[in-house]
Formats: sequence, C-alpha cells, structure tokens
Amino acid sequence: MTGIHREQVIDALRPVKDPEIGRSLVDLGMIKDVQIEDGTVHVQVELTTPACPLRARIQTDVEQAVKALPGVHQVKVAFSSRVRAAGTGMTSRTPLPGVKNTIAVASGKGGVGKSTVAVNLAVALAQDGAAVGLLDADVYGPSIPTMMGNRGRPYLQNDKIMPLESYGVRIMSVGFILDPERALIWRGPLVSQLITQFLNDVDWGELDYLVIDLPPGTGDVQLTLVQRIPLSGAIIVTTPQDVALADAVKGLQMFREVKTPVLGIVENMSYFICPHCGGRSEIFGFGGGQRTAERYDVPLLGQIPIDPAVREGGDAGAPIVVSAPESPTAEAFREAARRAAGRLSVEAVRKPRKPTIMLKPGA
Ligand SMILES: Nc1ncnc2c1ncn2[C@@H]1O[C@H](COP(=O)(O)OP(=O)(O)OP(=O)(O)O)[C@@H](O)[C@H]1O
Repeated sequence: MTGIHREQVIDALRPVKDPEIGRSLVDLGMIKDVQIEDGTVHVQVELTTPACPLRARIQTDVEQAVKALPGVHQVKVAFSSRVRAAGTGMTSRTPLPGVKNTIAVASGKGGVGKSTVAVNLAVALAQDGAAVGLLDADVYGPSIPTMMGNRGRPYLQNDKIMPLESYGVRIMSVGFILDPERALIWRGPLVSQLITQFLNDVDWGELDYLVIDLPPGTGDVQLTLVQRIPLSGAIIVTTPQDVALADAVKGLQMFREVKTPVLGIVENMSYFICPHCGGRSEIFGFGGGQRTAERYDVPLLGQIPIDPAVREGGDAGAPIVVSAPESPTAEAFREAARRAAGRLSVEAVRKPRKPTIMLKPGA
C-alpha cells in the first residue's frame, strides 16, 4: 500500500489546464479514469479531438502534476478522444443530425488552393482517427472527385443519398451527379437549394467533422450559403500577395457578420523550396498571412509551400497527405488540420453564440 488515493490524484490534476481551452482538465471532464498500482498511477485522459495538437504537452503536464505527490514513482498517461459539438453559430440554423462540427473552407478569390486545402485537411483529420465527411459545395468548379480520385456514383438507400468514400473520408460532390460544365450556368437560388439538399438528404452518418468546400468569393451565393449551412467554424485560404489578402479579409468579415467563428487563416503557396539548392523563395511576398491574422485577431493555422507534388497529387487523385505523408508539405497540412480541430474544441466549450444581426435569406 502506498497510501495514495484517487482523490489526491484528482486534486493534483485540478490545476492542470487544457493549454488550448485554458480550463482545468478535471473541470472539463477530460480525466476519465485514475488507477493506482503501488507507486504507479495510471491516468486516462479523454482529448477533445483525436487530432489534438497539444497531446505531448498535456502528457507532460499531467505527469509532472501527479509525480509531485509523495509516494508516486511512475505516471502512465493513456489517451482516448471524443469530439464535442461546437454548435452552429446562428441559433436559427438547424444542426445536422449526427454531425458534430461543420467547417467551411472559403477563399476570397479563386485559384488560391481552397479545394486542395479542404481535401488535405479532411484526409489529415481522418488519418488522425476522426470520422470525417467532405462536401464539395463549389458547384461552379467541383474538383473534389478528381482530387480524391473518386469517379463513383452515389446511390439511394432508404430515400437518402449515400456518400462515396475515399481515404477514410465520406464525400459528396455535384461532380458525382452532373456534368460539371452545366453547373457553370447555375444561379444563386439553385445553388443554395442544391447544397441544402446535400446537407439534409445525404446520409452522412455520425461525423466528428464535415468539411465544406465553398465556392470561391464573397458574393450573394456565398453569403446565402453561410447563412443557411449550420456552420461551426470557417477556415480562410489565401495566398500571401496583397490582392488575395484583401479578398481574404472580405471573407473574414462575411463570416463575422453571420456569427460564424473564423478558426483561422491558411496561407497557401507561402514559399518555394528550390529542389536543387534547398534555398527558400517567397514568390508572392512574405508575412502577409501572418500580418492579416494578427490584424484581424485570428490564428494563422498554417503556411503551405508551393510544392509540385501538391498539384501532381491533386491531379492524380491522391492528396499529398496520402501520396507523400512524410514530406514537410504534408506535415504543414497536418499541423493546420490539428490547429483547426483545436480551435473547434475551444468553440465547443464556449457558450452558444447569438447573432447580432440577422440577414434575410435569399440569393
Ligand atoms: N501548395 C501548392 N503547391 C502547388 N500547387 C498547388 C498548391 N495548392 C494548390 N495547388 C494547385 O493549384 C491549382 C488550384 O488549386 P485549387 O483547385 O485547390 O484552388 P481553388 O482555390 O479551390 O480553386 P477554385 O477557385 O477554382 O475552386 C490546382 O492545380 C492545385 O493542384
């Protein structure tokens, strides 16, 4: 008998905070079990996401706190995870049954790599063990089927559309159903109707995260969509040059208007590493994403280099987190995905938000 009690361990853990959420692990209900065997204390911590960016730090903090108790020789920390629902911003929007979090991936302008980011984030979250869906709401240029290497056709089951699956991610795209050329002529109300149908009529099952690739821009279509889709958070993709950043700011403001938390900015095509000399060039300028993030008080989730392997992977239907998972570019995507998941965990423990203004729906 060592005389250590479970309560003592819990008390020792009380001051240990989740570094991202800033509240005690005990108060957050993250300490799931404590077992004491002689001088060894086993602590089971339930993370708020399997893609936790701060797992190592939590482990060290827990170990240190428990080791400080007299009679403790060893601390063993085991992790499990349960993603919490972050709510859906505007109270008028009905959350999707079974879907805990919906993440919009948006860009102020086209061609900045929004779909590439959406695909790699979704697959990275799934690789970490989360249940993930990916909705291609970019009806004007649906690129998800190509990027995910899936040319299947969804089928109906019990009056629901069954999503397809690639790399452990459930996916739905207008590209699976329609000739994409025809989507180009679609008008706002139709787009909005189609997306609403995809959200409600697709059998997503239980999802931790539904990543939604929005059409580029901040026009009426986008505004209607972000008002209608029950969103837990948004990620803005930009490139570092001023014109792209100015448009990214418009995106940021659009989400703020509809009370959707901006989880952060992903700066894509940030820099180029020369494959011959290893030198780094900032082709589109340096620090733009960081400056914008600071100015508008949102996190910079990641800086993704220009890497020919990203385009090759996209064209070949194998996102770089699958085709070259060890590459620094894949690591940059993974980090951005984990940071975004961490931000959503923070949102999940916040009080529900109320809209300050209600915009009329309609395209
Ligand atoms: N970091 C990167 N390095 C190299 N190529 C990239 C990178 N990111 C994206 N690309 C390539 O740039 C092109 C545009 O990317 P993508 O389709 O993701 O952009 P988008 O913003 O979604 O475009 P759209 O506005 O048409 O929806 C693609 O060919 C893609 O493979």
